[in-house]
Amino acid sequence: MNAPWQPPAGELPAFVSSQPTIGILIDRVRKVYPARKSSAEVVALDDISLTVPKGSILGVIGRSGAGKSTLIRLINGLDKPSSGRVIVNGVEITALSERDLRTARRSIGMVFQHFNLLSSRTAFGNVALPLEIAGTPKAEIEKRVLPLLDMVGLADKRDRYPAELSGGQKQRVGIARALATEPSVLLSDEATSALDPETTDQILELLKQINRDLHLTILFITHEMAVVKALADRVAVIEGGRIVEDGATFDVFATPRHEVTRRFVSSVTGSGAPDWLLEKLQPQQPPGGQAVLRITFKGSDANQPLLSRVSRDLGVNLNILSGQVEMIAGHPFGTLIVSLDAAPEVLRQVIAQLSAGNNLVEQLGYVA
Ligand SMILES: Nc1ncnc2c1ncn2[C@@H]1O[C@H](COP(=O)(O)OP(=O)(O)OP(=O)(O)O)[C@@H](O)[C@H]1O
Repeated sequence: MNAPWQPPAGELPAFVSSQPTIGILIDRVRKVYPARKSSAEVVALDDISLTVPKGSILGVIGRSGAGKSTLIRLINGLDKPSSGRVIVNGVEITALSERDLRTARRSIGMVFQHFNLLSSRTAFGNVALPLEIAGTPKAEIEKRVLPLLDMVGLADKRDRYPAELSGGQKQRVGIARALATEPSVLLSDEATSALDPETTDQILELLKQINRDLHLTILFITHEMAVVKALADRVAVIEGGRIVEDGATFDVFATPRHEVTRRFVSSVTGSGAPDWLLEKLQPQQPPGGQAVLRITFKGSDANQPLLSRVSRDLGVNLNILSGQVEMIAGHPFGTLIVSLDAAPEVLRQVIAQLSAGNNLVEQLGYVA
């Protein structure tokens, strides 16, 4: 996959504002919260640059306090950066007056973790609210809201109040409301964090369908790599207010470079060694000990019978200790941890053969 277009270093040229292929451009954004009496200043975002191509889905993942919510608030104009610019579909959000911001926000839909529905309004009333605020005529509101409720699978719940809906149904109302003003960009703030795993999958599927059908640009923030895996075309990892790694989702999963990314990735791919193995691992070979290797298969190689070939060619027994194969961004991705008893020279040959193609082989240590 090609790298997304990046603005050249230095001053942002005027043509950027009219780049037709960019949904969201975050250009060297910094956000500093000033010191208070009892607390020092906080650099919440430190020189962040990101590009989200139109119609694509970017996942921003980070631990608590990394700066995710701050980033979302700067994109929808609820807060201003200390420096840098945010451009959404050619409009420089960071340069707008309050009045113009209110209009610009209609092109930016927001989905929240806790749904933020009005309890006194029905599903219909909640979805209609942004249109009422925008002054849309009543007949037009009805014409827009009903297809949206239909799209999110809630046509039969139009007269239900939030208290009568499940968490997943409330989030569906939240998504329909976010789409009411026909935005070109959707921002999602931990949209599935309050939902159970099955409902999470359904909501992620709905967001994917909306992205496909409406060609909507989506930027979501999360602290869960499973959500990134299911939804994102590209991922940016944020830590301490900085983007420490970004790239196509498969590439970041297959070759995580930063320690924080590795931890996120191993939480969902099983590429981390199981606890029982970590407890037994030793850096030096004990008498009669076996070497432990982790093999990461990427792309089509994940399906090849590589282990039996190596075992046959080099006359070694490979014991599988843990592993799994799954699909990430449409590509097979597998991790296997094996142990083997082999002389150093044979071990070198095993590693060389297993590393053929696009595989990554790491020696984790030894077990007795
Ligand atoms: N209004 C504020 N005033 C001062 N500091 C703030 C303010 N809002 C956020 N911060 C600080 O900025 C940093 C980033 O916070 P932010 O809420 O963006 O993180 P986050 O990644 O969204 O975390 P979480 O996942 O816990 O919501 C934190 O150190 C936080 O304490």
